[in-house]
Amino acid sequence: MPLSTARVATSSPELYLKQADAAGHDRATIAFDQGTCTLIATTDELLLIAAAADAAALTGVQDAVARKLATGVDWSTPITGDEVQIVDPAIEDYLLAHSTPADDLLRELAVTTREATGRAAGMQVSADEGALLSMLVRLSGARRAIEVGVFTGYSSLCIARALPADGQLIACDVSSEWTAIARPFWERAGVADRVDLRIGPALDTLRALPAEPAFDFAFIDADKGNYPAYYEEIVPRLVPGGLLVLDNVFQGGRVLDPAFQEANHVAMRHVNEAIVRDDRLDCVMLPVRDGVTLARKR
Ligand SMILES: C[S@@+](CC[C@H](N)C(=O)[O-])C[C@H]1O[C@@H](n2cnc3c(N)ncnc32)[C@H](O)[C@@H]1O
Repeated sequence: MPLSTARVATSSPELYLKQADAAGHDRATIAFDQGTCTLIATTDELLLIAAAADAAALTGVQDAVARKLATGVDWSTPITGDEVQIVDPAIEDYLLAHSTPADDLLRELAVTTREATGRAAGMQVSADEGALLSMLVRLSGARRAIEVGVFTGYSSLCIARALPADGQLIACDVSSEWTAIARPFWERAGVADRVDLRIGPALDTLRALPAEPAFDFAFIDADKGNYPAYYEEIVPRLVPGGLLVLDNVFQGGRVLDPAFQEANHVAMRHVNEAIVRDDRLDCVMLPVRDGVTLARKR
């Protein structure tokens, strides 16, 4: 149960940040032996988020925070990272109802994917995320795009359709079987000639590309353990102003919880930290589905 939150009502939250040696900041993370606590000052309260690898360590952090701030703290019942609710279902429903819906072709691809791949269909980007990808490609005026993780081609279709007629999408995946489902949908959408499908480990495909800025848009949605390597290969190949989009950056909330230490979680934390510190990029992380990061090359 390694996450817990608390709200301390106060008209002077900045005094607590001062006590935590973070004077002048409205947010700070304190590292203790057993874990961390983030302090966030708002106008009328101090929000605390404690995290530790297990329940005993979390109690240690909570006690240390109360001592450091010299105040009683009423902590929430601890939860694990995968119990964090990213977006309230009512909000999710409302935003779907107020976004342009997927068209017939995308809906048919979603149905075909479910029938053909069963549980694996959960890997497909959602209709709202697909719409976001199309919107971003159109807004950025991208002409050359690259995608890592095609599956049955839903996100590829959303990206390719938003490119101009002479645009190109290099689409990377290891699976001939899954991507074979995509091809007829790209054809029916009239974008098959824009999609250059490269079957093989995406890292090999990326490394074989010229190491110079050529892409206006990149989308990463494949094996999570390789995200740091994909990011390292793609950023130098983005033109200035080019946009990198990464999916699943929350890992279902597990990135927040130090108890989760599988390779995917470690890799995702690593890439999330690397991007926010990368002075080649400006980035914003969005609570869309399982978390989407937008990183624009300076
Ligand atoms: C989450 S799915 C992609 C979903 C897709 N973006 C969509 O909208 O339907 C991940 C894909 O990554 C592919 N993949 C996994 N490891 C890979 C690798 N090393 N290189 C290339 N593709 C890989 C899988 O075959 C799978 O199709």
